[in-house]
Amino acid sequence: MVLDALELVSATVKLVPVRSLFTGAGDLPILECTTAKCRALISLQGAQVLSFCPTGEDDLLWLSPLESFEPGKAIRGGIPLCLPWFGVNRREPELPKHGFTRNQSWVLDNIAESADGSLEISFLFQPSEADLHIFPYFFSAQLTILLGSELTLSLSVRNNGDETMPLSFAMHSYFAVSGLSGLGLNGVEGAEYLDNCQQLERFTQDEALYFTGEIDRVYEGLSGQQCINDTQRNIVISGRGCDTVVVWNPGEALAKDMADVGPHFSEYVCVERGMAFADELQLAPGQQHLAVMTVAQAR
Ligand SMILES: O=P(O)(O)OC[C@H]1O[C@H](O)[C@H](O)[C@@H](O)[C@@H]1O
Repeated sequence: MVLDALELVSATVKLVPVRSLFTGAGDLPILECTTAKCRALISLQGAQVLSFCPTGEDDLLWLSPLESFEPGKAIRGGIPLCLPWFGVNRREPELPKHGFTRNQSWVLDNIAESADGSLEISFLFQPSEADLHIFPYFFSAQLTILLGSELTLSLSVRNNGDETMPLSFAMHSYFAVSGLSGLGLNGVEGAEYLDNCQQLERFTQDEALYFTGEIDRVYEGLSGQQCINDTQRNIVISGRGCDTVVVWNPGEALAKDMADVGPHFSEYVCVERGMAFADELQLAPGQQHLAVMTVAQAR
């Protein structure tokens, strides 16, 4: 689909250079979507939602104010997709962290408006020759982004090859918060987790999670619903086909060494949904996996 600007019944979608939105930014193309229900920004690189504001509300997502938006570099914030593996590749640790689709352009496939004024935008990705060189599996991915008063991401991945394909992934959401002090995450109580700050040692989460320093925890097979309890609002994350929950904030000390985070570490928490570690999938030839995640504001 080739697009500069699209006027729908009650929505407008424009393709704009990112530098027209953020000063000092590079040259990536961004979709600016305005509907009666929300305003959203989506980068074609990575099919990455960068911003989602339900009408009259603050952004649910955090985007680094230090982000440079250079083509080929992962964008810090919004909802990057980690695909076709999450984190360090467990078979070949020297491969790029979080796979290779977040740094590449996806194809804008379709834009449609529903009768209720929601906007549905879909993107496609297929690996290049260079991608197949490091991950020799013919697959295709489709991401459909539903912009209503809530935000829903539907990610489907299909194995088009004739060999079983290992697949892990995450929808790596950065949620905007008013601060970390007293901020709680519910929906993880009683679950076991792998602590990525302690060589993936296994512990049990006795109560709600609080952000008292560096946090990097993997909850396998959890699914359900998580809720970030901020002072003025709650953010609710739910999904299906994305049973692994990863919770991450680098904390002050680690953030100092991250050029695109630095002093801004306390403005966000990542609550990611995907299938990773024990939830990693083995897609048979012709098999497809669908993951759906919804994020919504509640008071
Ligand atoms: O810096 P990135 O490659 O985007 O990764 C950012 C973070 O992603 C996930 O949350 C991992 O669990 C963390 O260990 C990692 O630091």
